[in-house]
Amino acid sequence: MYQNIVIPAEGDKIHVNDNFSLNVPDNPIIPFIEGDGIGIDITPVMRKVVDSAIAKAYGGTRKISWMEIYAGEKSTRLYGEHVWLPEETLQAAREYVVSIKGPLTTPVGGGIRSINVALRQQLDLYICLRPVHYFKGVPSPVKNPEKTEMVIFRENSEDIYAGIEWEAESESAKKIINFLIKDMNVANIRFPQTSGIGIKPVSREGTERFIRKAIQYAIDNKRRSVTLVHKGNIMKFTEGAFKNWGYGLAKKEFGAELLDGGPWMKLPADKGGVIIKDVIADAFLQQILLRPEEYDVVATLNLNGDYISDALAAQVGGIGIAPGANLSDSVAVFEATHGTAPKYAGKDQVNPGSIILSAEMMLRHMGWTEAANLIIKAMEDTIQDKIVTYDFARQMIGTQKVSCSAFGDALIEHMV
Ligand SMILES: NC(=O)C1=CN([C@@H]2O[C@H](COP(=O)(O)OP(=O)(O)OC[C@H]3O[C@@H](n4cnc5c(N)ncnc54)[C@H](OP(=O)(O)O)[C@@H]3O)[C@@H](O)[C@H]2O)C=CC1
Ligand SMILES: O=C(O)CCC(=O)C(=O)O
Ligand SMILES: [Mg+2]
Repeated sequence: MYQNIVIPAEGDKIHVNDNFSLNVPDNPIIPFIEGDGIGIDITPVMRKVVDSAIAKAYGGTRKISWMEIYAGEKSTRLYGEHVWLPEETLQAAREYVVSIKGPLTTPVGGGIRSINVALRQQLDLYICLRPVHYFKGVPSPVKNPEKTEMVIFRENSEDIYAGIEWEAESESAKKIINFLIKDMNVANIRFPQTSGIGIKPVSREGTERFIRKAIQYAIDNKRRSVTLVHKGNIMKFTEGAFKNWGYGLAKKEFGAELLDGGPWMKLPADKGGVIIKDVIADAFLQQILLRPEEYDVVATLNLNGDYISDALAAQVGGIGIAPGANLSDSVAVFEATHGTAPKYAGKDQVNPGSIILSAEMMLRHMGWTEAANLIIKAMEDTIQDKIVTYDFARQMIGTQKVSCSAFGDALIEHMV
């Protein structure tokens, strides 16, 4: 029994089989978190579009029973002012296996830590999968946006996101700094009296389980390459180790061999001959602008992945149209790349494209491919008809600028 979550009268749970495949009933219960800020605008539009696509694709034989679960500001109103991520929300996301969420606010500096990050860590959703695809007609700051066709694998459970940090001049920071100087012979903390300290854990286990999924994805989806993006020249035992463990795993588990003497590698022909390569993060950020066609699947650490997600989203039209999924071996929580965009909250103005495309990924994950295809086709056709929200309209000529909800309605009208 839940305290505030109301289980729909109709519908069944999705089940995970022993081999981690899903058993999806025709009427699954899907939990959703509305989200803070523009969550109130985009989440209802997403549900309406998804319901229409399913009705259209399956003529009433399949349907989602939506079940609201709570996190962020809405949760504090229901469960108490300090309850940002109730235990029953985590329990429902685990039990019902597949869910979707709107964005959640994280204050900068003090205050609560990120609810988004907490959700990923508590459910061990160690993969953040963010496809970057160009829809024809979308305004872009680059000359050939169609050349940017990548899938970002962002490690979601480690790195500086572990939240192990101490405020400058606190007793804890002093203790750590003393330990580093006295016991670890650290001599190069430039201003020890006033330094805050953060710790960046990156493990072999965490890296290997993550890179294994990225390589398998490349094989299954017939992709050309997996690029390990890191800053290993500076952070040798975290980001450098990530690269080394990645190459090591490609060799050990996938039979990769050195290409032209290395360090790049190639998988055997029966594994698609996928190239495994690496690039230092700063060089990567300039090369994605200059030669994006050289990159395909990109596997990187948590913080790099955060920056890269927004940068690549901008190249294909911005974070109004950037979807994503957080995945463990069994549980999946889908969510947009963008945040709560508070200045637009409740104005029915923003682009619901990111969360709708996240739902499209969710439908594909459930095996409801026909409904997912309808959403993609509707997105392509609506944008080509120049029916767009403000973010695209301000960069295009001759558009019909529509509201968030009207864009959703236009998608539904384009589902043919
Ligand atoms: N997964 C999550 O839940 C995430 C949560 N956050 C949180 O969100 C809050 C706000 O973060 P902030 O840094 O402002 O980043 P946001 O992504 O919320 O917004 C930044 C800008 O991106 C544009 N944008 C965002 N969403 C859309 C959309 N759907 N359609 C069109 N344009 C959009 C807007 O640009 P313009 O002003 O040019 O119109 C907006 O001002 C913070 O608390 C942050 O921690 C941030 C990222 C992810
Ligand atoms: O949790 C947050 O506030 C930010 C998360 C974020 O930027 C992301 O997931 O890309
Ligand atoms: Mg981000």
